[in-house]
Order: sequence, then structure tokens, then C-alpha cells
Amino acid sequence: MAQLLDRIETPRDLRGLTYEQLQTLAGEIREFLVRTVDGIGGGGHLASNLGVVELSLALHRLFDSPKDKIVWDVSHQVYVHKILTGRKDRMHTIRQFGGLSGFADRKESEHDVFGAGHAGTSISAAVGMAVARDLKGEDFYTIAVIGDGAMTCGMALEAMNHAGHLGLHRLIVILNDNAMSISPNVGALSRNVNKLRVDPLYRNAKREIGELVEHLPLGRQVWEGAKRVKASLRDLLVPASFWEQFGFEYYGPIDGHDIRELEATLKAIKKVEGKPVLLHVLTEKGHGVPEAAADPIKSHSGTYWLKKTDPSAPPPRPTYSQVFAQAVQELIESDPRVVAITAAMLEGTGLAPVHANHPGRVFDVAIAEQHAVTFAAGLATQGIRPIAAIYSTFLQRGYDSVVHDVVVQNLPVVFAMDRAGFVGDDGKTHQGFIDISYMRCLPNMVVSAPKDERELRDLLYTGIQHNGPFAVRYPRGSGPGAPTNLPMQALPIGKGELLREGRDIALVGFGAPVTECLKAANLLAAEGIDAAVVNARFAKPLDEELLLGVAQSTAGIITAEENVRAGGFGDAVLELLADHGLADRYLGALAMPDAIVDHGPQATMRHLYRLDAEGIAAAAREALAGRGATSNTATPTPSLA
Ligand SMILES: Cc1ncc(C[n+]2csc(CCOP(=O)(O)OP(=O)(O)O)c2C)c(N)n1
Ligand SMILES: CC(=O)[C@@H](O)[C@H](O)COP(=O)(O)O
Ligand SMILES: [Mg+2]
Repeated sequence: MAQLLDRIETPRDLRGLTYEQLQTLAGEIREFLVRTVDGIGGGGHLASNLGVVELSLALHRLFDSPKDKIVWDVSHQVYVHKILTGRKDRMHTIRQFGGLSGFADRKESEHDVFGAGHAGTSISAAVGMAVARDLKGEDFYTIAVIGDGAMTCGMALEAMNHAGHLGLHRLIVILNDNAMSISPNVGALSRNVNKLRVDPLYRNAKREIGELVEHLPLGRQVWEGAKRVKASLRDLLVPASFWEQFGFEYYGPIDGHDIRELEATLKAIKKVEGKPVLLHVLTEKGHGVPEAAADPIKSHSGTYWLKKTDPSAPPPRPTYSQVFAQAVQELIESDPRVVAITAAMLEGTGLAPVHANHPGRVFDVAIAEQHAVTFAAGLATQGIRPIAAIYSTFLQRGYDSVVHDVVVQNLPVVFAMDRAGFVGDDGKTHQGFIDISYMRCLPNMVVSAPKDERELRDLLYTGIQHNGPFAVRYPRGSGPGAPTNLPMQALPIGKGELLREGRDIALVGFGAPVTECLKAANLLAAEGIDAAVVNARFAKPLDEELLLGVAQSTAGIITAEENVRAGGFGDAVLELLADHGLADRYLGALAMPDAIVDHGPQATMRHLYRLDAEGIAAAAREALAGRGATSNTATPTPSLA
């Protein structure tokens, strides 16, 4: 059966469709999305995409992409946009190694005018494009589509402030409000705005006014008047003038699943001159797929809810995030000073159940990493011991707060940096490859990484006892399976451990690669090469005695880390050896190259970058043969498409 979707190759193909056909098409797109996400191993951002089907259709009918610039915030919701802009046939490769990115990507299409992955950047980018347009005397619309979660980012509000100050025209911000971040959205702003969603007075009045406008002979002409009535109703419930204070003309809230209403409103907005516009659309995360709408948290990302689990399969090992969360729970329950902080990642960090058990001790501050860190600093000044649980990649957003508020004042904040190293299917915007470098250069900062789950618990405990900033990084996914039921114990700061004696070469791992170093030593032993293995545990301070010792008792050291080489753990070891006149004992750095690394399964990527046992063993052989031993320096990404 020929489907409408089969006929859509470019946005132009949408133009002649009737509203009835558009509704049918929306249904076909939803089916296609579910099939696509179901078919890809690591899952995708299903619920957010289901929520923007009608909005994507309306935008691509009324605006002329790529001349008009549609900037998607976070851009985890661009699947529909990708389908409509010539990538439908490659959607089965999305988030697969060598396939389409799960986010907007300038490399991929001229319709992806701005790449993203982190939240809160769309309005700033759109303002930049609008100003560039005016500087160059060009004429197009710039549209930022931003979720209610992303709108909690400080930088989104900074951009609103600037746009309103400039009085930019043909700049449209679409606030896609589904009342959800990954978890229920957090914040006073969100709470106020969402009174509208639930208030029957407003909803009924809005529907009646809508019907009135439809049925009047001069319906379109009374639009402005009706809008004013709507605005005053709205103002009874929320200070909607909030957006107007930014210098924006405010439209909405409208039903983001009603294509007719969306198009009528967007047509009116296109005529606004002399100031930017904010259009507030109400949508439902997971719309049109009951299982997804019923559990938008689970269906935010991943396919687990789509799959039937095999009851006979052994239970999966706990993830590092789960081990972390269990340890936090124990720390909260045993030490009244301990609190935990997340920036909108209650689920991802594992803290959701701890929050449920201890709502007063676990704080979700919304997508506000910078605030999260300085909030932690403030707590620490008052004797509280905060654990800031922030993915390695997202802590980049809070870096000045780490430096200015925590490090300069030497405050005891524990940074639990989840998703450090290879992040898998999210790819280049989410890789945790620079935190060792950005933390190691800071005075006062301790930088640690566990070799396994038990050590993660012990490092957290150590961090809580330490009187200064303390960072612990750990990877996405599960560890080697060390016990997690032993009491936590303090580890001596700056002390590593020799896991295996060896005469020929020393393999020194930091974090996840330690297990691979041990496996590599076994591979080498079978060939008669006797490799020592060191669990460094700390990149700062280094265990100087241990490292200098193995450097001198073997031909030298190879280091392995899931971080860029520049400024990373290997560089720290090289500096130490050079300071002791032993630079020639530094035999090789297995680390990430100076390159952007795309998405791919962790195991595949570890293999490509020689950070698995085989790669480490090969590097050791090369080093002992007198050749340089390093990771791949290119980014070997095949093309699936
Ligand atoms: C700086 C940053 N912090 C955290 C995240 C993780 N994250 C991705 S999507 C998301 C929720 C976004 O909510 P919203 O913008 O409302 O979009 P929705 O999924 O509801 O459509 C979060 C917290 C991120 N991408 N960037
Ligand atoms: C878009 C985004 O930033 C998050 O949704 C992210 O994809 C979650 O990653 P995890 O699945 O690793 O928590
Ligand atoms: Mg949302």
C-alpha cells in the first residue's frame, strides 16, 4: 500500500497536502519512528520525537528550510526533521556506528543549520544567525525550537535577554512545552507556566474563544482581538508578561498537535515586524503512542520498554550509575552532612530512587550545571558535603563554577563525573574525553577513577572525608563485577596499586582501562612477555613512588586512559618521568587523539582506539620492539549509509 510518507522526499512535498492527509501522514511518521527506534540497538529519543510530529510538519510547510533557519535545541527531537529533509531511507542507521547522528549535524545535511546535543544553545545560535543576516543585508526567518526543559538553562535566558534588547525581527522562539525534561521539569517558571495546562477555567475559555473565531465570518480579523482576550485570561493565571519583559511578542499557548492551529498562528507570527516572537506550544511527550505517553521518562531514550525481557536471562550487572546511587544512599543515611545534586539527570545518574527515598537530600536543579556547581560550593561553605553528580560532558557547562567557586576557595565538593570516556550512541557531543585534562590542571583538585565498582564506592567515601575538591570519573555502563556489598572504606589519596608484578614492561591504567591492562598482560604472558600492571587510581596526585619504581624495574611504562592525550593522565606520568630524568621510560600513550569522535558502541570504539586488551597488548609489543606505541590518531569511521 503506497503510503503518504513514501512520497515525501523534501519539505516541498508537504506543501500540497490537505489537513486530513497531514493527519494521516503524522500517524505514518509515528509508526515509522517506533519501528526505527525499535530497530536500533542502543535506542533513541523516541518520546520527544513523537511529541513534535505536527510541529515539524507545520514548520517545514510554512518555512523554507534551509533558507529559513530552523535551530533545534538539544536536537534529540530532530528525527521527524531528518525524515522530512531527505534522510528517511537512512533512518535505520541512526545512532549506529557509521550511520546518521541522533542529533542535528551540519556535516549531515544543509537543513541541519546548527549542531547540538547539549541543551540551551538554540536561541543564542539563532540570535547569531539573525544578526549575521542583518549584517549581510539578507532576508530569512530564524526559528529556535526549544523545550521547556532546555529553557531552564541559564544561557537560554541570556539569549532571550539579548534578542529582546536587539529587537531582532524574524526571530521566532518556539517553546515546546510538554512539562517534562527527562524527568518532570523542575522550577518555579515551569510550575507557573504549567498552571495553564491544567487550569480548566483557562482551557475551556480558550476552546470557546477558538470556536468563536472559527465560526465568525470575519474570523481571521477578530484574531487579534481574541488574542488579547486570551492574553488577559492567561495573565490571570501566570505572569505571561514574563516573556514580554524580554522584549518578545508572546503568542500562545496553543495545542502543538493541532496542525491547523499551529499553521494559523505561525502565519500570523510571520507578519510580526520589529521584534522577536515567542510562540508557546503545548505538546505531549510520547504523543500518539500510548505506551510512550504513559511513561515518558522511560521512553525518553532507549528501547527497553519496547522489548520484551527474557525472564530466563540472568539479571544484568548493575551499572556504575546504579552502584554510585546505592553508595550515595548509604552515605546520606550514615552521614547527615551528605547531599547529592543533579542537573536534570535524576534517571541517568541513577539518583531517581535515592531522591524518592530522601527528597530533602537529593536536589534536581534543572538543566543548570553552572548553578549546580556553585550551589554545591555554597552548601560546602556551611559544612554540608555535596556530591555533584554531573556527566563528564555536561560538567563542561559548569567549568567556571568549578574553578572560580570551588577550586579557588578550596571547598569540599565531590564531583561524580558519570559517562567519562566512550559514551556510545550519543556520540561526539557527549563523549567524556576531556575531564581528566580540565580537572588535572586545577590547583587543589584531586582527580580519581575506580578500576571497578567496589573502588567507586571507596573513592566516593574517600571524597566525602576529604577537605577540598575531589573528582571521581567513571564510565557509562557496567564494570567488571566487583562486589558492591562491602562497607565503604577510605583509600589513601595519591596511592595506586600494583596489581601484577612484571619485569618487561609496565601497563598503567586509569579507570576502566585497568581491567583491559590486566587482560592484555595475560595475552602477553602467553607469548613470554612479563608485563606489570598498575591501577593508578589517582591522576592527581600521582603515586610517584609506585610509578617511578615500575618505570625503573621494567623497560618502561605504557599508559591507558579514555581521555584525550593532551593534558591527560599519560601526560601527567610523562611529566613525572621527565622531572626525574626518566622520560625515555615513557614508552607509549594509549589515549584519545586530537580529533572529534563520532558515535559507535563502546566496545567497537575501544577496539578502534586500541583501548581494549588487544590494542594494549599490541602497543606493548610495538614498544618493546622499539617502535612508538600510541592509539589511532585518525577517526576511523566507516559509512553505513
Ligand atoms: C547541558 C545539558 N545538560 C543535560 C542534558 C541532558 N538532557 C538531554 S534532553 C534533556 C531534557 C530536555 O527537555 P526538553 O528541552 O523539555 O525536551 P523534551 O525532551 O521534553 O522534548 C536533558 C536534561 C543535555 N543534553 N545538555
Ligand atoms: C539528549 C541527551 O543528552 C540525553 O537524553 C542523553 O542522550 C542521555 O544519555 P544516557 O542514556 O547516557 O543517560
Ligand atoms: Mg520538555
